[in-house]
Amino acid sequence: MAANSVVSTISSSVPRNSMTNSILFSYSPTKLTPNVLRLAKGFPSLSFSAARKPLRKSFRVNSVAAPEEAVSGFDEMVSSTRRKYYMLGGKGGVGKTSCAASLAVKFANNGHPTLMVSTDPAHSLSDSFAQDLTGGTLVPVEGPDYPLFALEINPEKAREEFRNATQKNGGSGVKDFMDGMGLGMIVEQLGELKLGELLDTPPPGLDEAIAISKVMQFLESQKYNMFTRIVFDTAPTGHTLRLLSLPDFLDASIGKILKLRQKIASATSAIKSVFGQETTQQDATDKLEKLRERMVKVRELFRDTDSTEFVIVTIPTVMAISESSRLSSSLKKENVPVKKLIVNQMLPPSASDCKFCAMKRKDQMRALDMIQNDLELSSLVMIQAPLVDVEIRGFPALRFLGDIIWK
Ligand SMILES: Nc1ncnc2c1ncn2[C@@H]1O[C@H](COP(=O)(O)OP(=O)(O)OP(=O)(O)O)[C@@H](O)[C@H]1O
Repeated sequence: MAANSVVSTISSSVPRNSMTNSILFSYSPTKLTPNVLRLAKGFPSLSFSAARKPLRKSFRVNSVAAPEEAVSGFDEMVSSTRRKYYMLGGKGGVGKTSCAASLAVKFANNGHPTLMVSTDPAHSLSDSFAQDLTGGTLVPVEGPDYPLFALEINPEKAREEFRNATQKNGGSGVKDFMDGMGLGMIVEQLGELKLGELLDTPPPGLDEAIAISKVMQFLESQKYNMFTRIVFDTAPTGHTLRLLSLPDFLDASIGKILKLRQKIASATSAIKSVFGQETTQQDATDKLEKLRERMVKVRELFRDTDSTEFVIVTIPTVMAISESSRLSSSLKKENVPVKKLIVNQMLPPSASDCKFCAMKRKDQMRALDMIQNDLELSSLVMIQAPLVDVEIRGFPALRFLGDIIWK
């Protein structure tokens, strides 16, 4: 079958699936050459069905999708069996959770045991999947073909846990201990024991930094080995940015504390052994050292092009696009790999626009122009996701959205 005949067949009228407002086109894979497939996949509004049946495959032509829709390269995203991390970020309320959850569902339906992580204090993951996913542990998500688990980390709780661990035996605990020994002066002189202070008045983003490091801690355990795709529904733009620069800062703080510990260790070892505190102090040092290592891993992970991709989600408004442009620029500065931009909530094509829709559409077209002319955003692969007329909630809705976005 020639490539253009596939396209013309797809273009001609075929049955419409009323549930999904999409057109299904079935074909026998044996008749399709790689060229035909490539051409068909590049065809506007055409997507490759998630169903991977051996003898029959189907194309889905989404009538709701915008005509200039770009291809997100899902085949590339799904192909490697190596573990990959996807982080979705953007301004509040643009649809990060929906897009992230739809990606996680799509991975799980395409053979990848997937973990969906949220460190967002608002925790919309449970709402998105219409399932209680709270509790800070792995919860299985019902629906997909392959395992999909969710993990909601409460950032404030994570900070409290860390605070308890460091304050009891380390952090300002060191100072208390040294004070108790009449050696507080040494600590004062060596100075810079800022962790307690840091945790009392945390700078914005610290909670997320600790929450992500907690996720890393989980990921180190054997129970998590099965996951080949990890999808993060990240915090809103400002927080994400701060979080990206924080590991350096925290690494430095913890590094200082560890150095300080080494310096005071010799001065206090005799006293410590008398009071039997040697082990406790060692435990605290180990904990701090582990946290520092994890922070370094988080920072490296965010910057590793081979394993990580940051996807920016936006909506077609001037404000959201301006913010996305700033986000893209700061991600680049941090060497965070970002290739794709999802423009969510595009009005679907319509033959009969009301005045309101016509105005809105004009605005959205202007916003798309703005992206095309933006130095930061124009180089990204743009994926237009339509505003759908149902709430994106629960597994079937997420699968539906995923099949539109991730092609
Ligand atoms: N393409 C879409 N079509 C229709 N509704 C959508 C679409 N994308 C998102 N929504 C809806 O918009 C609302 C906000 O979406 P979502 O929670 O995914 O955004 P968010 O960016 O994660 O928000 P927050 O920053 O508050 O966590 C939800 O009610 C969701 O169902």
